[in-house]
Amino acid sequence: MIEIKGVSHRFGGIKALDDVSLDIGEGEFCALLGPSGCGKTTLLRILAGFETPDAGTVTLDGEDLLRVPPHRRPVNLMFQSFAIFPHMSVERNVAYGLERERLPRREIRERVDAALATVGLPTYARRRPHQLSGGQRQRVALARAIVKRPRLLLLDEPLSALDKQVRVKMQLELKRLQNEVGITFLVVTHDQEEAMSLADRIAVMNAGRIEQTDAPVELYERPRTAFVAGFVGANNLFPGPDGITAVRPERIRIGDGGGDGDGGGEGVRLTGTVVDVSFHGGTSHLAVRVPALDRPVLVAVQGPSRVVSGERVSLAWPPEAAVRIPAGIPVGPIEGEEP
Ligand SMILES: Nc1ncnc2c1ncn2[C@@H]1O[C@H](COP(=O)(O)OP(=O)(O)OP(=O)(O)O)[C@@H](O)[C@H]1O
Repeated sequence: MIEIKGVSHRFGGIKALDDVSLDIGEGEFCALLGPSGCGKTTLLRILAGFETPDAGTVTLDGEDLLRVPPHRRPVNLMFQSFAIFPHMSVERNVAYGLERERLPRREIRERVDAALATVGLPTYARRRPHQLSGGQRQRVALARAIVKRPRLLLLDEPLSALDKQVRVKMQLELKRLQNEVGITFLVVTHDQEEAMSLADRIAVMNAGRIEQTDAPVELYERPRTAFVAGFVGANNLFPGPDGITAVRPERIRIGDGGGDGDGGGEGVRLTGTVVDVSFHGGTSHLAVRVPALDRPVLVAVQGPSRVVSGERVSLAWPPEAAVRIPAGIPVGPIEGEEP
């Protein structure tokens, strides 16, 4: 449906987007995932028409979208700080865009009612925004976005203002809502868990470029660059002469320091000392210092850890747990690491 091809954009000396290409299918839930400043918002603003790229094309069903003025595009952008008018009731907030289009009163009424029902706020029509919780205000903003029936809905960090519990609940709702209304969604987030739980497909951005576009499981299991391997979920990255080997913390078996953590078979075996243990409810994370390596190996185990800091342990993983990332792919700094 939407085809973005070779889009580049500069702000003075900053290359905000560098040769970005992405196809989004009808009805798809797509996410742009990347660290702060990687160009996600700039790409959304280009799709919405608030910015014109220096190079590249964007088509909607084969037609040049860049020539269509913003207000004529079947595209709606919901901002990071979702602006709902504090002095208007919920229903007036939702009706606002339709009133500006001068639609018949009755149609407006029906569409507003339907939108409020879709977001689960049918009985809140008369309330003012200050009488709503953060999650409810978020739903009003969503109702306002879907009531105009865009083909493409762009959501910029839609859940970032909500606390964690509400956010997880709204993630489920957002998914259900997208299914129900059948609108194509493109959501921007810097939160990899959020992207994985929401999207059918994720485009991982780094320094103005898309490094990989894939389904969440593919990205997790087969990252193609070191950046993706480090950004999408925790990962151990072991540099080697012809590339990097990535091993997920949950694929590493831990045994006592007597060697043989995994009982025979092929694969890698190391011994080291536990330097940190943290409990996260369902899993525990361990950092194990291994003499030959310059940083601790991260290991995730189910439930509380049986080993404690200071213990010597053996680590092992089977060959299939190691994902090879070839050298030669330019990578940006990995989050949490000195560039
Ligand atoms: N209007 C502007 N003028 C100058 N530089 C800009 C402008 N807008 C964005 N930039 C720069 O372009 C780069 C990309 O910005 P963008 O807002 O697209 O990133 P982002 O990935 O959305 O970041 P965040 O997650 O922090 O919102 C950044 O380096 C930013 O400082």
